[in-house]
Amino acid sequence: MIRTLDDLDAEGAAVGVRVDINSPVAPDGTLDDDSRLRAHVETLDELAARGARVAVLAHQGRPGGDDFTSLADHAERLSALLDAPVEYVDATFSAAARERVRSLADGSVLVLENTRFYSEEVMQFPPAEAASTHLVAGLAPVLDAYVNDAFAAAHRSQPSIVGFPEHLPGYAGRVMERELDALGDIASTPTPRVYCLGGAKVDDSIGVASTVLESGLADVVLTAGVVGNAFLHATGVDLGPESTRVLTDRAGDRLAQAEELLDTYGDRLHVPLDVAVERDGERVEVSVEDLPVPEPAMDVGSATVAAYGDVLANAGTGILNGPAGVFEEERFAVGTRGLFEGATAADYTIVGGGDTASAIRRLGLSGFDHVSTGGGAALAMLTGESLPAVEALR
Ligand SMILES: Nc1ncnc2c1ncn2[C@@H]1O[C@H](COP(=O)(O)OP(=O)(O)OP(=O)(O)O)[C@@H](O)[C@H]1O
Ligand SMILES: O=C(O)[C@H](O)COP(=O)(O)O
Repeated sequence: MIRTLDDLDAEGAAVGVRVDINSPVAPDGTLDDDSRLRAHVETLDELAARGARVAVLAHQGRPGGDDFTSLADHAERLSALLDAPVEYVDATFSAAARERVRSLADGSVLVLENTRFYSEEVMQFPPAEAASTHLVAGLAPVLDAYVNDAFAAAHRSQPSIVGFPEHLPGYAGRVMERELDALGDIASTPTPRVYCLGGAKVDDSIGVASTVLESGLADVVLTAGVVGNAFLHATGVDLGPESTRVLTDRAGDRLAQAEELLDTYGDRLHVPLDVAVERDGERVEVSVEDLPVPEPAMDVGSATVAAYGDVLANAGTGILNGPAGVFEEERFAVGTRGLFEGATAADYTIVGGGDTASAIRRLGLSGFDHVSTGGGAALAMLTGESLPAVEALR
């Protein structure tokens, strides 16, 4: 049984709220998309309106990445989105941060600094150990309650996700509650169930394909994006040097597993029929028989969209994660648009992923039964795994 905001006595309470506002960042360091911030408005405004003193905990990017930035811009955006007053402090659990939490007025919100600026937060721990990390042990004494609304990070057993409920009463926020309701019982959704795995996290997606094919949760797996290129490569097709470099980098040591999956489940595991490349500034579609080409494959082509569309139109449930191409460039958004529009023909459609959500917004796509804020977390649930964040709240 998980407690929700309905069970929380918010008036005057200092509430640590873990959100997932990890977002695409523009080259100048500002936020490129605020979909994930919008998703948490309901929880944060509700708590503030009920008189809580809200301390927001969140991460952005991973150490070493271009998107590993401060949360100053996130706080500014939140200030525009929320009814409640929003402050920001460039500290997470130091004396300065604790003092700001203590002096927060009822009904106001304080955004603490990127949790991943602290090394323990990029490690994973069992809850009891997470509870004694510097971040959690430092901050917990100034909090009365902990709310986890960070569904998109719920598959990480990191201190700010699993440590606080060891010290404080823990509650699910509104995003977490909705996601668990929508994704909690995948095995009872209508069949045939078709998973379409795109995007760039090839190693994760090979693992997902393996689990859902083996367990029978998936009747069919369609592959697109870099994931599709990797499976195409695993069938023995040479895509050319640029695509091969990208897919090999992204697959880690899992390419051999992709080959095994094709051997075992070939008829249920579909690879692209064509790809799109940039040639003389134009989108050019190349069918698989005409590969290799020197240019990188940036999208799936229209034959793939049509073939996958037929499969999705006959699906009971369509589950889509990750864009089919580099949707950030209009000419390579064609596959993502076609595939996601086609998926709405399934009886029930679930889409998930950080970049997927921004693709949906940017391309103005709609008609899905559930748009999950989570990528890896949604996939973990959709493969029947339990989530550390949820176990910690239990
Ligand atoms: N063929 C391709 N070549 C290079 N990049 C691609 C290709 N297809 C998709 N991408 C990139 O993949 C990225 C998104 O992949 P990703 O796996 O992160 O999806 P996601 O929806 O964010 O899922 P998650 O939330 O799990 O991260 C986009 O930035 C897109 O440009
Ligand atoms: O974007 C995501 O999937 C979540 O914010 C988790 O981020 P991570 O994959 O860097 O842990």
